[in-house]
Amino acid sequence: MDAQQLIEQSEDIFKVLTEESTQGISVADLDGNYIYVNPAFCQMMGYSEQELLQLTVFNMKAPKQDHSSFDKTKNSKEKQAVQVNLQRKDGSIFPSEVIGKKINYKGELCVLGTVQDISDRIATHQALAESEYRYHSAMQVANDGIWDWNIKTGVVRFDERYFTMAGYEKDGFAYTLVEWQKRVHPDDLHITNKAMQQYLDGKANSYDVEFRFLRKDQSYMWIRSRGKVIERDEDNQPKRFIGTHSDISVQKQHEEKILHQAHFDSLTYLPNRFLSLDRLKHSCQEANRKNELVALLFLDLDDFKKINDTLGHETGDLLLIEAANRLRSVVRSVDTVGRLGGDEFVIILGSLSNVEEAHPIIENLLNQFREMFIIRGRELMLTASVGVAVFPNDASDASELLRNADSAMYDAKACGRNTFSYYTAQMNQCAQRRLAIEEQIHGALNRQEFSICYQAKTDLTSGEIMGAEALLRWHNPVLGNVPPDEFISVAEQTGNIIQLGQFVLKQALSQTARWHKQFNADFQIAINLSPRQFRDPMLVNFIEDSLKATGVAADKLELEITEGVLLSGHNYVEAMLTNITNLGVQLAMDDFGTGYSSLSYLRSYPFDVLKIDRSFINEITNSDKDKALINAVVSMSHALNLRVVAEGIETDEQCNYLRKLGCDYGQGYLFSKPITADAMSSLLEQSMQLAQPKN
Ligand SMILES: Nc1nc2c(ncn2[C@@H]2O[C@@H]3COP(=O)(O)O[C@H]4[C@@H](O)[C@H](n5cnc6c(=O)[nH]c(N)nc65)O[C@@H]4COP(=O)(O)O[C@H]3[C@H]2O)c(=O)[nH]1
Repeated sequence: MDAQQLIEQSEDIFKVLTEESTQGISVADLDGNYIYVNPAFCQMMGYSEQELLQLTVFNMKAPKQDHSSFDKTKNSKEKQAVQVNLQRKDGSIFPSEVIGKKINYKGELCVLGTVQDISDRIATHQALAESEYRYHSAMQVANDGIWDWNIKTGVVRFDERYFTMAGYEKDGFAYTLVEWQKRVHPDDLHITNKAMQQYLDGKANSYDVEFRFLRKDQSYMWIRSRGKVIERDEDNQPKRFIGTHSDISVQKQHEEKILHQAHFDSLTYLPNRFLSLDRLKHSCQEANRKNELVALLFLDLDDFKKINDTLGHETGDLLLIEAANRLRSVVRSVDTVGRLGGDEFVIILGSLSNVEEAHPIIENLLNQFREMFIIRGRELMLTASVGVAVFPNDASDASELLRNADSAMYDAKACGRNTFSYYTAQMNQCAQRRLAIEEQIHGALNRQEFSICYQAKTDLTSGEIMGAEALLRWHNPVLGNVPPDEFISVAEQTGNIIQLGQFVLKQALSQTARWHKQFNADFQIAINLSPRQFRDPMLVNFIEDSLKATGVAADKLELEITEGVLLSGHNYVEAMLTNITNLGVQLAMDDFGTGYSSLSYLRSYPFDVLKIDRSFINEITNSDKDKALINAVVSMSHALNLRVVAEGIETDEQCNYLRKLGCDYGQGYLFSKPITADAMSSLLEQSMQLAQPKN
């Protein structure tokens, strides 16, 4: 093959290769005039081959582009690569990478150019740069610090943010894992290391852990650390581990606050019912394991409700806070004092080897309540009743233990308050009976299980029956005869007392109307009113309507109330008492001597009668103290224009003493027990016959 043939052949090869190439290829003479362009270049620039062959490489460049590269290429043996913006025929501009090389083309020195549209590459770079920028901005805004740990070298790099968030300066900060670990709170280090190891070992899908981290000022901040292995070695072992530290202290504070609110009482800061019972459960489980005992003390403040009602809720709250502080001060550090709600507290004494160990703590506890409470400069006496039940002796689990300690507390209250009672199985029976009463009282009135008894009231001077007290009786097929001392408090609690009270009033007034016609028009009927009935806005209307319906004169009705009604201090009580007396109905203060026995009540409210409680009458002939007291009460009552009734007279001796003292009326087994209406009718008949002059 001669030289010409060789040239032609190489031209053919060049043409075939360039025609098929997807890259733009051109050949220009040393002045820049195109002498060859391939189809890809034509397409790239938007010109036809003929058009391009009329143009120069300089015509392809976008305005303001550097033209020196062409000269550099033609003067150099090396290929030259430049990035330059080219302009298509339609005026649009695109970035390109042009590689120029001086070549021999068809016997002449020319410049071969390969052109590549790099719009996509540039766009990708830009997107990457933008995303990095966004990432860094986000990190800064998010307050996150970045760490980058080379597991192989052990070096950890931290970004600027990492230092500032914990108050450190970059200098003097050791860039190792060990140094980082020194700053993790000792209590959190184990879980942090474990989370990291599990992730690196492939046992966990992600590394995400929260821990406390030491700030430069020695306080701890809460950190959430998340990370990802981004590089592995040939053995697929983690090589580079990067992640972020986020400051979650504020979030943690909120979480802790919410958690605290869910577990602690907001007034006294003691564990609430939920947490107390949870701790009790754990104490019982531990006692089971260790063969130990747990004593549960159920404490209820005596008469707290009265104090709350009389002195206001704010004083009540301060009193509860002070009571809680006193309770805290007597227990051991391992014990729990919790508030179940209202004025009920529990004290969990765990790890006891015998019951006696609880005794000094209980004594101490009650002693705390023997000292006056000083609230807003006012001295208040507050006592407590404590029920004690022991696990596992008295109960097989925490909830039974709580129930039994509660029953024991009721017993302590019944024993005169300010004392404690250990749980006995019998108490459980009492609690069960109370439950049964609650169950049975529902609907009992409709089932006609209630009736009324009457106990005569005698004029101590004339010996005549001047009236009677109506006393409610309940016979239930399941429970038998239930005494009022048992069911009245339940009826008060359940609200049944409203209907029961109306029943007594109606029945007793109808019966009185009959006795008025039959025997004595002056006969007076006394009826008990419970505190709860005063909350019934219809009470006064009901009394008025019942008097009208039966025709009984208002002054023949006497309503007996206890101090409990007055202690609440509510305005509506005073208004109601005034309305009742405005009807002409008589008011009696019942059970005088058992509660506060406040004389001021007798002056402030429109009472007509005072009833001395039978507990004083019992001892009247033996105790000089009781004698002196009754003496004073009778004189004082007369001075206040009140008539006096002595309750529970059982002996002639008591009766004679009271008569001599000038006590007006008497009531008690000596004269008559509470009896049915029919029996009362017979008694009245007898009494009338006795009073009639014998012929
Ligand atoms: N040991 C002894 N006891 C005597 C003697 N004389 C009377 N009693 C008892 O003393 C209680 C007097 O009634 P209370 O102080 O009003 O005390 C009453 C009253 O507070 C309440 N109660 C009874 N009936 C009603 C009622 O209809 N409504 C309301 N709200 N309470 C009632 O239940 C309490 C107890 O009533 P009862 O069991 O009927 O008990 C009665 C009566 O049976 C005596 O000489 N010796």
